[in-house]
Amino acid sequence: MTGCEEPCGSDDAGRTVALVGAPNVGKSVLFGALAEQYVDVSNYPGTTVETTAATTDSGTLIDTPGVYGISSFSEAERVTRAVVLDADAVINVVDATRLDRDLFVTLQLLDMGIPTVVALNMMDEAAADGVDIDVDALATAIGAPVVPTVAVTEKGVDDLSERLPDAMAPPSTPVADHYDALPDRIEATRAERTLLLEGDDPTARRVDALVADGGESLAADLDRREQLYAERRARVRSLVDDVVHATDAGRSVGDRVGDLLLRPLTGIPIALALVGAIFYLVGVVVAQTLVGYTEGVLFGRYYNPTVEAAVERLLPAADWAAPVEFLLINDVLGLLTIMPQYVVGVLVPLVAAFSLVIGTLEDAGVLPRLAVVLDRGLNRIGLNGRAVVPLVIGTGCVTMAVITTRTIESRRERLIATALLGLAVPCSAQIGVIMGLLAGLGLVWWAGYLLVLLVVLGAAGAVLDRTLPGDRDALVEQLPRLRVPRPHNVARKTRTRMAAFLREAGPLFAGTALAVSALEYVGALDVIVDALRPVTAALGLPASFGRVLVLGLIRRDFAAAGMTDLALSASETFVGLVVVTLFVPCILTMATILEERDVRSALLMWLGSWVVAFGVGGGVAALLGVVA
Ligand SMILES: Nc1nc2c(ncn2[C@@H]2O[C@H](COP(=O)(O)OP(=O)(O)OP(=O)(O)O)[C@@H](O)[C@H]2O)c(=O)[nH]1
Ligand SMILES: [Mg+2]
Repeated sequence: MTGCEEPCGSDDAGRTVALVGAPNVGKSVLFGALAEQYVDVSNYPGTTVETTAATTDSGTLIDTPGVYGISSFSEAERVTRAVVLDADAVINVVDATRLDRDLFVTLQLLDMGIPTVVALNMMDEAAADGVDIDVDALATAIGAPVVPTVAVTEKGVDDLSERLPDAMAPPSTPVADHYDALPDRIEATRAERTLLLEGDDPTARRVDALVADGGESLAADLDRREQLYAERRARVRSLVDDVVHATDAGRSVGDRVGDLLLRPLTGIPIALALVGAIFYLVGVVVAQTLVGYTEGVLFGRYYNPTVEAAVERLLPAADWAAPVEFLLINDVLGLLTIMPQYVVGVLVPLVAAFSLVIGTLEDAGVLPRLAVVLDRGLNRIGLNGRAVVPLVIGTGCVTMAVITTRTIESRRERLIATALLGLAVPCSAQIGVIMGLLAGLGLVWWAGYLLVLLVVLGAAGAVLDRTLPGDRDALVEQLPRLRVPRPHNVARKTRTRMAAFLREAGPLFAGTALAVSALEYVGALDVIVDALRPVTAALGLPASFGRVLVLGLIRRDFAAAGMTDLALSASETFVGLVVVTLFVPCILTMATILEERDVRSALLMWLGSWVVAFGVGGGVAALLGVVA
């Protein structure tokens, strides 16, 4: 017998199968292996926040955000819950080294009667930990197939596809004892009954709507939820006792290194050393040597003069030709000259280099640990452990990171994380250019730059923490374990990010180039730059910095790239970079904030960043003696 309405596996084609499980257990790697389609994989919880679907030989396969239970507390959970309720079957991915945590979802799925196959993943790490799992006993005990896998080496993946048609749930589970507590007249599936008992709001509302002709609401009974969860946790404990046998309790090298990173005394020096190494690699090697070559030689000496000569020769001597020529090859932001020079000559090498570095750290699981150490050392800034991940992702792309705040349960912390991202977290493209500019000045300036950002982050976080109503959540960290980065994944990640960067920044920059050139042609840019003169003067910067600010309205990395052309002193460069970093979020980030939060918060964040950018910039300028 199975839990399916019709015999399972009779009609394989057209089935929808969802990969479901806790965060960071390997769902996305399995998705890649089963569907031969790459989705982002990182060694920290919360990488996947939206579903990805792929068509396979046996139907549709869906990758979902990681969850610790099928419920509706956070946005990620709501997304996964909806997919589970619609799926014909589920591949429940569990971390073999964390069965005590992960089998909760397994039992919940089976209680709901969802046809399930369990992928017992990370078997390599379980073996390394000296953990021995009786797979057959586990399958018998839960009443569903269990397939051991190592997703990263694709071990067991074929078995998993083969067992998929056998997905099943036992016809009845202990939760059925509680069904009596529900009113008789409701029309609900076994899955919905289970969720109703657990006080799931959306399910209650759907069923309430069906029985709108009076009667009691089915709204959450919190005591019963607690009782059901406790019973399920007890079942998990006894399962683990029965099927898991530890043969050797030694701690792995990864765990020991991980502990070093978490202790302030060792973690902070390691963090500083890492930041220095990254600075050297990206700022000195790539920004000076490589970009010096691409920008200075390739574009400056060969490409630009050739294109300028060609455009001048090809355009006829007609009236309309002058403005066209100006748009194409002017020195401010010519569409065919300075624009590609910034994007290809400056941004691409830097974004690629920094993506490689960040990708490697992501794959290793280093970043969340560093963030936690910093977070502790720097007073808490009103955020819990989960909010650290979006901030870390922000150093890749702030827009992506705003979407990732969906994994945070509390609205208050989502708001704080979004505000901090918009305010003071520079993205990879920007950090690349900034490191390039600062490398010319020396490591001390780089350290100073990071210090300013950390102070602003800390202060802004503290202010938001005080002013926003509500309590701070406890610092709950689900730290990933340290792993040796996989070059293959890092390369794929970097390639995907570069493609996304070019897709997004290319057209946006082309549009900006046209608009700015047109403004310059009619003399309007000078008017704007003039209007900004009091501001630039207050910062002790030349009026031409006004142009950088105009670019910054579109994207902060454009502004940073625009600074490479200004002849500024060391302190002026520093002030300029601080302003550019704290200035308004990129327009795509703004669009995302509007979509994810609300108009009021978005507007406040946008205006607030003007205030903070010029306030902090002015303060730094005064400290450095830039302003007379
Ligand atoms: N050693 C080992 N590592 C694995 C295995 N499967 C996945 N990983 C690693 O585990 C990490 C998480 O993998 P993902 O596929 O991103 O995990 P996920 O379940 O999609 O995570 P979220 O999207 O955050 O819910 C990555 O660093 C993978 O390389 C495995 O079987 N063995
Ligand atoms: Mg994932």
